[in-house]
Amino acid sequence: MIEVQQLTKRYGGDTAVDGVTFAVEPGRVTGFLGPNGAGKSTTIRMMLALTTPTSGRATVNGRPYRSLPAPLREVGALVEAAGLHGGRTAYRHLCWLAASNGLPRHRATVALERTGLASVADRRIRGFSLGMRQRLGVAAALLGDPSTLILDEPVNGLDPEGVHWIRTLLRALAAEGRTVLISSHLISEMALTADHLLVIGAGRLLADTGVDEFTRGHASLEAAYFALTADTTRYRGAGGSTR
Ligand SMILES: Nc1ncnc2c1ncn2[C@@H]1O[C@H](COP(=O)(O)OP(=O)(O)OP(=O)(O)O)[C@@H](O)[C@H]1O
Repeated sequence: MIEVQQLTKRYGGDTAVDGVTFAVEPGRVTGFLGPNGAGKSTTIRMMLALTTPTSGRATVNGRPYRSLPAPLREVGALVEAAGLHGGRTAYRHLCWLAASNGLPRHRATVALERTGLASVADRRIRGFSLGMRQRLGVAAALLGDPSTLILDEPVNGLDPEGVHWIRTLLRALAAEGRTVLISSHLISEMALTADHLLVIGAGRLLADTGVDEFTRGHASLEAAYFALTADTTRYRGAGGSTR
C-alpha cells in the first residue's frame, strides 16, 4: 500500500507537484496518467526518496521509503532503464543487485524466468534491445519479491508481444495481492491493464477512480482522459487539439 499526503514539489517558482493526496491499494493495477510535465515522474521519484518533497509525505506500507529496513523486499521500482553496466551479463547484473541488497542469488534466476529473459541470462547487457533492457528493469524490480511495485512507463520500448506480456504480468502481480502502480502515456493500453486510475494534470490530482467509472458517459477511456486533462496540458504542438 502506498500513501501520499499533501505531497508538493517546487522547483524555484514552478510547482511540479501541488498538494497531491491519494492511496494506492493492493490487489489491483493502478494506472498513473497525465500529460507531459504533469508531475508523474516527480511524484514517483518522491515515493522512492529519489527526490525530496518540498512538503507533504509519501509512505510505503506505512513508512517513508528511506526508513524501510530492506527496501527491495518491500518495493520494486522501474524508474528508467539506466544504470546498467553494459559489460555484465543479465544474470551477473541481477546477482550483483541481489548481493548488494542482502537477497539470495536464486532470486536472480526466478526474476529472469518471470520476465522471459532466462534464455539470454548469459548475454552481455550491451547487446540488449530496448525491450530486453526494459524486461531486465522489471526483473530487477521483482528481485526482492516485493509487495509493492512502482513502474514508470514499463511499456516503453516493448513490441506487441512484450506489451501483452507486461499486461499479463502486471495483472498476475495484482491478483497475487500486490500493490501495482504504473505510469503510462498509452491510454488504450491502460484501458486493458488498469483497474483503477489516478490522473494528474499540472501537478494536481484530477481523478482517483475506477476505470469503468472514469469512462462512463464517454465514448472511450481516451475521450474521458482528453476531456479531463484538456485545460492542464503544459506542452502542446502548435495547432494541435487534444480532442
Ligand atoms: N529537476 C528538475 N528541475 C526543474 N524542474 C523539474 C525537474 N524535474 C521536473 N521538473 C519539472 O516538473 C514538472 C513535472 O515534471 P515530471 O517529469 O514529473 O512530469 P511527467 O508527468 O513525468 O512528464 P512526462 O510525461 O513528460 O514524463 C515539469 O514542468 C518539469 O519540467
